[in-house]
Amino acid sequence: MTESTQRGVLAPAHVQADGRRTTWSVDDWLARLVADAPNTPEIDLPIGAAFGHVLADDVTAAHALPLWSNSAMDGYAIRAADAAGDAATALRIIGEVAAGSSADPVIEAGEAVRIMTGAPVPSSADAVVPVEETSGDDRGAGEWGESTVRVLAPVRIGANVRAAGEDVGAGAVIAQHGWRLTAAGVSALAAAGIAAVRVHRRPRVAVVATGSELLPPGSALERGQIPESNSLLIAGMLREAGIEPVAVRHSRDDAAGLAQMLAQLGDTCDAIVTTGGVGPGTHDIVRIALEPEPDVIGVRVAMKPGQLQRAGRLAGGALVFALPGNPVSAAVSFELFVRPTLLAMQGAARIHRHRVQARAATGWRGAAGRLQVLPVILGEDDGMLTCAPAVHARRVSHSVGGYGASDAYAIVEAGRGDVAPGECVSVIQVGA
Ligand SMILES: Nc1nc2c(c(=O)[nH]1)N[C@H]1C(S)=C(S)[C@@H](COP(=O)(O)OP(=O)(O)OC[C@H]3O[C@@H](n4cnc5c(N)ncnc54)[C@H](O)[C@@H]3O)O[C@H]1N2
Ligand code: MOO
Repeated sequence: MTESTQRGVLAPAHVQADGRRTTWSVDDWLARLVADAPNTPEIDLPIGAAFGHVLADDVTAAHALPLWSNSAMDGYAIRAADAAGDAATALRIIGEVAAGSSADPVIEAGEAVRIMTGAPVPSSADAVVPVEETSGDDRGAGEWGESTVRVLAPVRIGANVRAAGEDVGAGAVIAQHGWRLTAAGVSALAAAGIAAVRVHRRPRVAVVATGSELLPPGSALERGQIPESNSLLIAGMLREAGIEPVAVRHSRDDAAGLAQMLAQLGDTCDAIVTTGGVGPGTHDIVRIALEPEPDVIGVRVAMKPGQLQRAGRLAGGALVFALPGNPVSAAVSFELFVRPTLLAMQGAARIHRHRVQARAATGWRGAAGRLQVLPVILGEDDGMLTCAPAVHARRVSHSVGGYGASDAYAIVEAGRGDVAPGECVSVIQVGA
């Protein structure tokens, strides 16, 4: 299949007159991946299971928040007119309303009702005075056994009363389709009376680390062998993106075996993320296994690290993201391409993290002509966010050890050149 017949975005600038591909920009490669990625199906979930999912529909509040006007303080519900003057006013206690009580005692002039935080304010009261701003009768304040109470200072109408609907009105749109439900989000929906929501199913994603040199962590290693760490990296990054991987595999350098593994995983997965084996080498079996796939293409992207990218749809329908094997290249590729695409598949309105400015604590060499994505460690200096390289800027792709301390990436636009100490750069925070 030629590129022009493939689905998705393909800017003509990427195809030379002889049909060969030139280097892709990060934005164009991501746009192509997103355009090729189908949405996951919509499902209904109880609100208790919806955390981390992306809403498929707008959600309107089933009732107002607060539901009814209620007290912001432990104290006394009164008629403000009874405590308008300067002199301490003595009011007769006629009852008590606690949170959960449905009582609505009628308060006449000169009367008060003991009330607790969150309890409905009696309809006949228009203010609450906190217990600290009163003195009780001879049974003593603080014991709540008093029969009269003195209000020590004037009280205005509405004081310490949370009005019905002042937070959210009944029927108001409280969450929009495309929002990924956070802890705050699910709690807001539950509070607004929502029992279930329509969301996009999370993508089913498998992880395959490739390479015959790789042994399980902790194995005795012979020369040439190293611990396999990318599967932990990618599985962890999936979890950080709210997706529990459905399978985590390792493939030795056997292209036919890998092709079979991909086909099998593709039967039950929406996407497969592989690492390693995309280079031009004789053992680069991911490239070899994917070569017969007409809808999977390999490109060079103008970024550092992670310039070798290969992705598309397997004949069986599943997406494959074949990331480079160098650990930091794989991580950066996941962050820039896989995570946003998986979010787009769930209908997420925002697929990019926010970029903020940080001051470079030390300078570093830029990546000529390529977008530099440098693992950094965030800090703070005099209230200003700072960042320091976690790895040597010219030795990024393999430096998995230093990368482990990073919690953000500095994003340095192609053409900016070196970053001097004290200059501001864009960073995306990825760690907690
Ligand atoms: N002739 C060329 N050689 C290379 C090129 C190139 O353009 N021409 N590109 C370089 C770049 S850039 C990258 S990135 C890598 C891409 O390599 P592969 O995807 O084929 O990765 P591997 O060779 O399989 O591995 C690279 C490196 O990473 C280690 N690795 C791989 N998987 C794991 C894992 N699961 N856990 C830990 N470490 C892993 C592997 O042992 C290698 O050291 O190609 C360059 N070469
Ligand atoms: O461009 Mo490769 O993905 O860095 O090491």
